Formats: sequence, C-alpha cells, structure tokens
Amino acid sequence: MWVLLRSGYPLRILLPLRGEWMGRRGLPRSLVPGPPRRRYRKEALPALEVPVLPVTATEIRQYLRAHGIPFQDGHSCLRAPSPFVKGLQLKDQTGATASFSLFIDKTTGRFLCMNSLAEGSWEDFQASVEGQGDGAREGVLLGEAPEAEDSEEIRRIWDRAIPLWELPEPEEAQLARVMFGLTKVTNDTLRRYSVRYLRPARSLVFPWFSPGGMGLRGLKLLSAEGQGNEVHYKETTIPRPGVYCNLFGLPLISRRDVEVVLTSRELDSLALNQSTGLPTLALPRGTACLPPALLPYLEQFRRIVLWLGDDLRSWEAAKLFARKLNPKRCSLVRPGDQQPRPLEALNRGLNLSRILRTALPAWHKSIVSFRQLREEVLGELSNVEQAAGIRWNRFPDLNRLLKGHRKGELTVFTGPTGSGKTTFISEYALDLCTQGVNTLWGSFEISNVRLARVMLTQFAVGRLEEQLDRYDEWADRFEDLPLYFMTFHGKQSIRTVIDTMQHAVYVYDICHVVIDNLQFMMGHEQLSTDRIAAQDYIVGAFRKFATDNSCHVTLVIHPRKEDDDKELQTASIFGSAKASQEADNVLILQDRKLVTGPGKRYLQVSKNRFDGDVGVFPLEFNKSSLTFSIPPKSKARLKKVKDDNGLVTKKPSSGRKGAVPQNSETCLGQAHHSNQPNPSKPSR
Ligand SMILES: Nc1ncnc2c1ncn2[C@@H]1O[C@H](COP(=O)(O)OP(=O)(O)OP(=O)(O)O)[C@@H](O)[C@H]1O
Repeated sequence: MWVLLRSGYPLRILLPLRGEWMGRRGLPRSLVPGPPRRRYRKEALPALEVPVLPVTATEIRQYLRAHGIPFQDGHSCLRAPSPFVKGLQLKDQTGATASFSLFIDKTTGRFLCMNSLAEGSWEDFQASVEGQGDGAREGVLLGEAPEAEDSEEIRRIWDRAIPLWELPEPEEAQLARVMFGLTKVTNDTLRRYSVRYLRPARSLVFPWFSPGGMGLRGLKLLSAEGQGNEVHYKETTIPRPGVYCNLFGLPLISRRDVEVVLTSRELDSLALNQSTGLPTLALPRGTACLPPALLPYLEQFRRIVLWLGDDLRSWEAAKLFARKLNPKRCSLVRPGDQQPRPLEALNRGLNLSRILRTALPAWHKSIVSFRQLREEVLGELSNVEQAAGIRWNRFPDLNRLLKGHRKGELTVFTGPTGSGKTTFISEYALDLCTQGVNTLWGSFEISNVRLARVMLTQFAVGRLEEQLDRYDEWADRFEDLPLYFMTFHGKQSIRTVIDTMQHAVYVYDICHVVIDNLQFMMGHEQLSTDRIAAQDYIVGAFRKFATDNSCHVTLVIHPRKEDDDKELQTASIFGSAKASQEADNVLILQDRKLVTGPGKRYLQVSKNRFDGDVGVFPLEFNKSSLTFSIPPKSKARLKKVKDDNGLVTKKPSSGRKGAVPQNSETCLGQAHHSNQPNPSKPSR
C-alpha cells in the first residue's frame, strides 16, 4: 500500500512482498485452515519527483469559504458537511440541516466522513468538491473494507472465543484471570467491553467494531506467558499492526461525553472504567503512535487525560500525543510509584479517581518556572536508565559511551568516503527500530530498494540471496517494523525535506530521522564561503527540528578532504564549526585499525553532550551479513583505558581477539543476535 503521494508528501511505507500470514500471527494452526496463501503486490506508484507544498489550516479554511462550505473549527480538525453522504447539498449554507460529519485534519488536510467512513487526502476532497471525485471516492471507500481473508479469520476467531465466565472449568477461568491481572475486574466490565477468551490460544480477545455500525473490523489477541516471576504479554492484531486502528471502547462513548481518559492498553481501560465510571479509550498500538486517522473520534472531548503507563517512555509519548490532540485540552498522569498504570492501581487498591485528579495540564506558556519543572527533573533523576534513552542491542560499546539514544538530540556522523558510513548507520538505526523506535530514512544517495536490501540482510544477519525460500519469512517480520522511507533521490531543498519530516512526525510519530547525507541539500554554491553558510543553515534547521519535535536526527556529513594518513577529527567535518557545535553527539567512523582491538575500523565518539563520555571501540565488518556488530558469542570484552589524546584504547579482557574471521560466511538462522527475532517462532 502506498500512501500520501496524492497529498504531495514524498514519503511512503515500505511494504515488501507479504508472505504467508499464518506464522506471523502465531495462531494455532487449527484456526487457520487451508494451504498457505501468498499475496504479492507490485509497487503501484512511482516516487513523486516534484513534491507539492503541504497544505495549511489557513488554506483549507480559505478553500472551504471560497466554495461556500460551512465549517466549524475544532481541536485538531475542521468539521464540515460531508459530500459523501447522499442527498446532502454542499452549498447548503444554513448549516441547519447539514450534519457536520466530515472531519478534515488541520495539519494534513486528510478527511474522514463519519457517516460513510469515506476517507482520503486533501486532493481527493478537492476533487470531489469540484465534481471529479467519483474515482477517488470509490478507491478510498474500497480501501476501508477489511481484506476478505482477514474478515474470514476475524469471524472464525470471534465465533470460537467465549466470555471468561463461560469457560467450562472454573480453574481455567481463574488461571486466565490471574495471568492477565484481572482478578479484580468484574464479569460485568468484561461483558460491557465484549471481551472474550480464546481457549486454544490462551488469549484474551478484544474486538474492534466499526464505528456506528455493527460490523467487526478486527481483533486484538493478548496472550500472557509466565517467565520466572514476570508475566510477558504478546499482542497479535488482525489486520496487521500497521492498519489496526481501533480505539478500544469507542462503542461505549456517548455523543454527550465531553471528557475521556486515554490509556495504552485495553486492560487499563477496563480497570479505569470499572473503578471511576469515566469514559475511557485504549490506543491501538500503545505508546508507539497516535495515528491521525483517530483524531476525528476524539474531537468531541473538551478534556482528555492521558494515562499511558508507568515508565518514562509512556510519559514522553503522552507529551507528544498531547501536542497532536491540542495540549490546551490535555492533562497527563505522571508515572510514579503511587501512580502505576491503571490495572496495577486497581489491583493494588489505589484510588484511581484521586490519581486522575493529580493529572498535570499538558500546556504551558513558553516561560516556565522551576516549580513546573521540578517534577520532570525528579522523574529523570529517579529513572536514570530510562532518561539515558534506548540502549542498542547490537552495540554495547555505544551504550557504554553514549548511554542510549535520546529524543530531541542531533547526532552528526562522518567518516571517509566509502568507509561504510551508510552500512553502519543502517545497522545502528535498525537496532533501534527493532526496539520500537519509529524511524524515517532520508537516503538521498542510494536508492530505497538498495538500502532496504542492506537493512534486510542486517536484520536477518545473513545473506538472503542464497536462501530465497526464506525471504518471505524475513520480509514479513521486516514489514512490521515502524520504518518509513522518504522517496527523495538526489538533490533536495531543505525546506521540502523538513516539511516531509514534520509530516512524518505528525502522521507516524517518528522519533528518529536519518539523513544520508547533508551534501544533498546543498545548492550549487560556487564560492566556498557560500557553501559553508548554506551548510550552517541546514545544520541549524535540523537542530531546530530535533528540538521542536522531540525527535532524534542523525545527520551524515562528508568530511573535508584531508591527508589520507591522518585520522579524522571533529574539525574534519566539512564546513564551519557549526555542525559540531549544534550536535549533541559526534560520531566518526575511522577506517583504520585500533592498535589494540580487532577489526579494521573503529568508531569514535568525539562529542557527547549528555554526560561527556567520549572514546572509541573497534568495529568488525561481516561481509555476508553487512553488519558491524560483534555476534554475542565471540564478543571481545574490552576494557577502557584513556590515552593522552582522550581516545580510549581497549585491552581484551576475555575472549580471543579476532575470534570471528573477517568476511566469514554466516549461515542464516545460525547464531541469532540476542535481539534478533527468530522467524521460526510465531509472533505478530
Ligand atoms: N568495513 C568494511 N569493510 C569492507 N567493506 C565495507 C565495509 N563497510 C562497508 N563496506 C562496503 O563498502 C561499500 C560502501 O559502503 P557504504 O556505502 O556504507 O560507504 P559510505 O561511507 O556510506 O560511502 P560514501 O562515502 O560514498 O557515502 C558497500 O558495498 C559496503 O558493503
């Protein structure tokens, strides 16, 4: 599926060939009869070469006025009469009979008609207003219906699932309640929310009903697995996560409700509603994203409380979502010991209404006092690990130096020509992406197909060419990563790139943008002073973007021409010192060997604003998997010894140096990275 091209944004979701769906869902085979099915898609549309400027709220308003369409200004949408409802006169200016069922997103111009469920881009809307809309409308409406094989599966699972209290064995029901932490959730609550239990999969089943209608559009299955003292939950959605857009609890919301509590899990919504009686909705993909397609359903609320979870990540997500919802109507429940997630609060006998009353307003003016910040500071101090960001699974040495990957930072990455910058940065970003960091790639030099091929090889940690029969397994898993690509190639204006990034942050909750590389945003400046000024401007624009959007930007910049014998330094980054001043982190890929340590390359962290730790670590390149990370087994553990230059050289303290032969052939499926999903295991 390609999206957004009509709305002018050169951005697409990468969907490789979809493969057999049974394994992906991890459902018992008995539930998915018949031979494996494969669906192949062709790339339907070419990349957009001349990006259209994004629409603004003012332009949307002007357009509606010019066409005599009445509208109301809402929190994140404009409401207008829908041209997709039969018998409705667009030019009916009285507004008395017209139902304002069309919601137009003020940021993107995308629309949704609540009556017909038609949706589409701003261009689609204009086309239908101007009388050429039939094709677009049909296409959009067709896109609404779940795919036939999904509907069949949804129906089959739903029919087999039963309410918990109808389980024949009371012990089984009790065990399920304990596993899902539902001992205090009543049958009445489960009944109201139509929650069922699927015995063969030992999973709770949460339905996704069509808004306003009776139909079942999808399901979420939640299974629980005990691991030691902990319970691990696994979610499976039908349709797949990328298109699973259920606001769980929507059928219970009345038109008159003006307040709602948003949670990140269905179970939290059950607990919250049971103990407070308040309307509550659960987001479809937890704290990962708030798809703009859901915003129309939240327009009616004058107050929205976000109570997403008990960690710093939930708190960060709540702040980002509040921006989208309009912070003036949002309050946030801060995670804390006495403020765990709602289900846990219920189980611990805490007063959920009281916790809700402590919710903090999300909006404040540009000037804040320490009084407003003190809780945030405390949050960071008491969650030092989480405040340090997301840790790489494949690069423990990077964690040691940078501590983690944090939102809102700018990382500048450089290295000699052809040294493997793209290859390294691809693995570095992939690692984070597999941990749920929504990532947007701007690859201006190499095509997205080639980049995706490199990434897929790194993801599978092995050569796929020789095992094409396993391509679909890996591609299916890869497809579910929150990974997006800009379709730019070659030179681009910085404005267009920033606009596209902004759009992606809004639509896909992007937290990491990789730009490879900055030189493609430079014009044809002849004078070196002009070039330096242009680069400074671009670096400044990315810096501002990272800060304003709480989004990490990793920017690849070529070095200036230097003597081949010399190692690169921060000052070798092309241009003035602006890039290294603005950057929070500066990473340099050095294409020479460390005196002590394996590998023919090393990575140098030469600036680290977070806590000042700088240093180096060796990189070993594996040609078959295109990875730089050292497989866990043969990892040479290294000690940190600071030399006079501030560089850190390391001594292997255990393991044998060079235990992994260079360019060694890695068999697919052999040694998986610890973070690496094993496709033989079912998952969503
Ligand atoms: N450490 C390495 N040893 C040998 N080959 C490598 C190494 N790293 C990358 N390569 C290979 O070298 C080629 C160029 O790598 P890559 O495109 O990542 O370099 P780059 O630094 O981004 O290049 P450029 O300067 O043109 O942007 C690729 O084919 C890649 O597989």
